[in-house]
Amino acid sequence: MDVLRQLRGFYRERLHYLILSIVCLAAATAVGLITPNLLRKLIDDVIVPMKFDDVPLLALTVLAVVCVKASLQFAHGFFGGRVGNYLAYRLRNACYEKLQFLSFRYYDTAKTGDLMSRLTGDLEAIRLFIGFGFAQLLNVFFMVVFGSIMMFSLNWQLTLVTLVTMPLLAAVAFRFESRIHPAFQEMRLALSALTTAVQENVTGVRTVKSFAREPHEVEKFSGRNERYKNNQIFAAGLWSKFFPIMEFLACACVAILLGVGGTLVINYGMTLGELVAFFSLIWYIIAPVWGLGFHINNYTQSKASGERVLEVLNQWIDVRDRPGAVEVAATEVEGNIEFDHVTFAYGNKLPAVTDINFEAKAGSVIGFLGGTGSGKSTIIQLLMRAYDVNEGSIRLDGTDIRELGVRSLRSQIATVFQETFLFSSSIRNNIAYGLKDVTMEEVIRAAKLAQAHDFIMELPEGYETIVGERGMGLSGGQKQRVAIARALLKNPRILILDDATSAVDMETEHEIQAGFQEVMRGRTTLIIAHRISSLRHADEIIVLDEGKIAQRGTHDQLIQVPGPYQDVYRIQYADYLAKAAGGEVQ
Ligand SMILES: Nc1ncnc2c1ncn2[C@@H]1O[C@H](COP(=O)(O)OP(=O)(O)OP(=O)(O)O)[C@@H](O)[C@H]1O
Repeated sequence: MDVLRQLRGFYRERLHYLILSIVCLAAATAVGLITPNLLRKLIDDVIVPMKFDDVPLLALTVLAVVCVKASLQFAHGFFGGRVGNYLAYRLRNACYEKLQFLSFRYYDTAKTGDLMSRLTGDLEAIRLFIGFGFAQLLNVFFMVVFGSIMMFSLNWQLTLVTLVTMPLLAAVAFRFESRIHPAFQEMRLALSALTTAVQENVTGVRTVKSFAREPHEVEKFSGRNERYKNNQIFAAGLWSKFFPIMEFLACACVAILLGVGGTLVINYGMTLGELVAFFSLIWYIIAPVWGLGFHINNYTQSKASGERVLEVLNQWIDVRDRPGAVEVAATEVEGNIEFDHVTFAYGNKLPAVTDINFEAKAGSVIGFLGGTGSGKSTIIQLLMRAYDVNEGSIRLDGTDIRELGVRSLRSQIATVFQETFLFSSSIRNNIAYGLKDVTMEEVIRAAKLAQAHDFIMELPEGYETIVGERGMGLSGGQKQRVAIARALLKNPRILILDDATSAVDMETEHEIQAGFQEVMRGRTTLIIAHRISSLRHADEIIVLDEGKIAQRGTHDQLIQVPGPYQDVYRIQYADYLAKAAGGEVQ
């Protein structure tokens, strides 16, 4: 019930609908009890004494009862649907909003397929339970209580004899539920694994095809599919045993009723009408007890679904604004960055960066060079507060970035990543992503600086061409140029280029950099690159090795001293150096 209590906040405004839905269902159940009484009346007061004049009145009463019951059931469905959908709507929005604010740490381990199934399947289970299942579960209670009271009032001895198999029915229903519930949980996990396989396969289709791994992928999917199928078969087996057992016990109950009740009628212990009313009432009790397993199972399933959804909603956001966080405006930021003895480790792993010290003065360019996994991207992530440092501090214009509002800090920074993500929208919207009131002239200017304008104009619909998932594909270099245009349009105080020009050829890189020179004047730029040509003009180049600063200095200083920078330089400029040695280069 704790889950339901936590979910209550999401439907509190529509609580009256939930109450109305329950009241209407309970009223429909109560009204339904009139029918067995009318049957009794028909037999005892009309048919047996042969007073057929009362038939039209009785028939009209039955019609009225049926109409009232149907109206109440309609109202139950109407109000239940309202509250269920309202809750699902609010939960969906809340989950999506939460996903926007969850920290990078969460996404490091999150699985897309699993998140999708929480936002779809689990939410649907909650919607159905709050909208209908909850009222139905309460209704089981109402039916059993109302029906028993009615039966006791007719003949308490017969009631006790007839209901003797009821505890057995309830026990079977509970036992069934205790076995089907884990099966359902397992089924949900299996379905989640299945969705993840499909999602990963579609996203990584290029990798799969380039490695000719289609048979392996088919086999992997088939394994998960089999797990899901086996779960379904197991659950179906349980269901197939459940129904005959329940039917047998219910029929035993009816047989006892007919045997004992029939004897009582013969011996004038009760009237025929009472026996018929009893017969109709017994189903009034058997049906809900029969469905008890289903309703409880529905409850436990939606409880499990509720837990999974709440797990997302209650997820701790480790990078968040501190109380009194300072909101910085772009006009106030100069762009002085200081890393002061910064050490950081991902989770329990060894530190990714250790004791990093550097200062990037406003408007300067700092380059980072280092082998794979040497910690270059981690430094950038820390500056963006994707994670908070473990030791030391990072300052922007003298203020520790943990004292700044996360959004206002990030809005001062534009990053061009190694891998570019384009939304399924027009090129124009992709360049202007996250910015309001941007004119077409500004978009074109940014695209021109990023050397993207020409290829965009060659596309079928120019800037209005749809790219991304449902649009046309762009080459890696073209995507990167769109991303660079996006960053330039943002006009940030701090620009980060995380291997941003790795996918373009040397010539385009040169052209893009020429564009950068102009736009980045007066802004602090951090460049991560594997090519020396990308960062040779930096004011300071920091060479990283296994998360530590191995060398630092300007290009001219670093090529003079033996060390990793000189090694990389020699490899990348081998032709140039050979020509220089041969006297071809002046
Ligand atoms: N999200 C993460 N979770 C756990 N460990 C990570 C994560 N990101 C990076 N690491 C680890 O941190 C270390 C530094 O990685 P980082 O990405 O900063 O290197 P890099 O120098 O940018 O490498 P590359 O040039 O290949 O991009 C590596 O050992 C890497 O495995």
